[in-house]
Amino acid sequence: MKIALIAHDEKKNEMVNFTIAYEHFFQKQELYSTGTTGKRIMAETNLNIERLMSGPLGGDQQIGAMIATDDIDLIIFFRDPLTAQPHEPDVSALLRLCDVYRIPLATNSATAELLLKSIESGDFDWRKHMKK
Ligand SMILES: O=C(CO)COP(=O)(O)O
Repeated sequence: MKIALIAHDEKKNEMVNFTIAYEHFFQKQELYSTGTTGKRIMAETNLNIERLMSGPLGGDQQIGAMIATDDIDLIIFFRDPLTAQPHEPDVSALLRLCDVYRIPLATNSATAELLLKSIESGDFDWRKHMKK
């Protein structure tokens, strides 16, 4: 599965801890991230991630483009709802594209955990069938 991992600054520690906790799962996936999120995760796990630009410099838009070309299956995006982001339009555009293309999106660790457990039990195979 092609999975994008993104976290705003205040949520980066939580993302790192989440990827450590589920490293066994993420090792089996094809991972993408925005620049700084990926750098942090790779520094603290053994995961291999293809890093795009940093979010405020176009990384969110790059991941949005991957959604449009059917190159992302799932997004885990730990958003910070308490801090204004200079690139809020990019964030909104990314979330919008998830709905346009019906891409599963977790914006917090509780939802992300449920999605991962669901994938592990085979509930997400419908995406593979849709692509056939
Ligand atoms: O800003 C982000 C998402 O909107 C994340 O970008 P970084 O991973 O580069 O910090």
